[in-house]
Amino acid sequence: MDGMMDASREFFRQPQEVKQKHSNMVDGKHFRLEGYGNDRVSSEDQVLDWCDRLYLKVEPEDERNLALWPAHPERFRDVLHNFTAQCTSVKDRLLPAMAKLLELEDDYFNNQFGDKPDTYIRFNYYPPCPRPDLVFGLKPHSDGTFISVLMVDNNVRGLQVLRDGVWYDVPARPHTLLINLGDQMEIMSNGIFKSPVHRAVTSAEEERLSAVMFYSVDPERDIVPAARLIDEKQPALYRKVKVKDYIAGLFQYFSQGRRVIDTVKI
Ligand SMILES: O=C(O)CCC(=O)C(=O)O
Ligand SMILES: [Fe+2]
Repeated sequence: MDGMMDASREFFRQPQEVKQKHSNMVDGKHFRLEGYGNDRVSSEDQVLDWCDRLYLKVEPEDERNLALWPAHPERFRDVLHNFTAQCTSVKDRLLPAMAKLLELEDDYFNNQFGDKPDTYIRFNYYPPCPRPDLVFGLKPHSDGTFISVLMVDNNVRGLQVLRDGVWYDVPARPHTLLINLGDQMEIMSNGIFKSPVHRAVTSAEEERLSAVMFYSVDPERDIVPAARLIDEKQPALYRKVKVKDYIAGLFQYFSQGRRVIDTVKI
């Protein structure tokens, strides 16, 4: 974990022109998901966040776009390869335990991923911000994923989670991975597991880094609440939705401060 944090810190601290070699703007004009830069800006009145990002597809392995993976520091690619394998192993061990809690077959959740699930990592770099009262590091949102594995800066706080209308600080504990359940999990568990709304706040004094591994179901698959969790007393709370369609709406809703999951609730 330290290796991944240090390598990404080194990447973000490089001069802008070095980072721009991995830019997410093709020809300086067209946004693409992968690469270094900012979130997509799709309208003039969009509220922007105080955050640089590096977004990379890590799985399936043969779909990695290595040209966008930082070449400096030199160890970055190896470290990310190993970090991905470790996070995936955490996810693979956690999901059977979660299925058991719902009295589903152990491999129920692992089997939902399908043949070609996409996994992306998002590195967030929040520089010190002169006016933390005016801007978020990342606006309130829930992750559109199945499950997200987060690594946050060892000592700098910033992540907050919303519960019953109150924002709570998530403590920054060294060498601790945080697991965040995403919207796909909320749908498949028929709302028993919730996908929490969270945000990152900025700090005037300290920079902060985080890295989030986004595990998502194969985009071609449909997701539905698990049949065993539905009966007359507890009907399905979410409609069937194709993962590709769900994900397509995520950014637009995020930028408007809305949630896609509200559109599939019955
Ligand atoms: O920086 C953080 O702690 C949270 C990042 C996050 O929520 C995200 O990238 O989806
Ligand atoms: Fe998030």
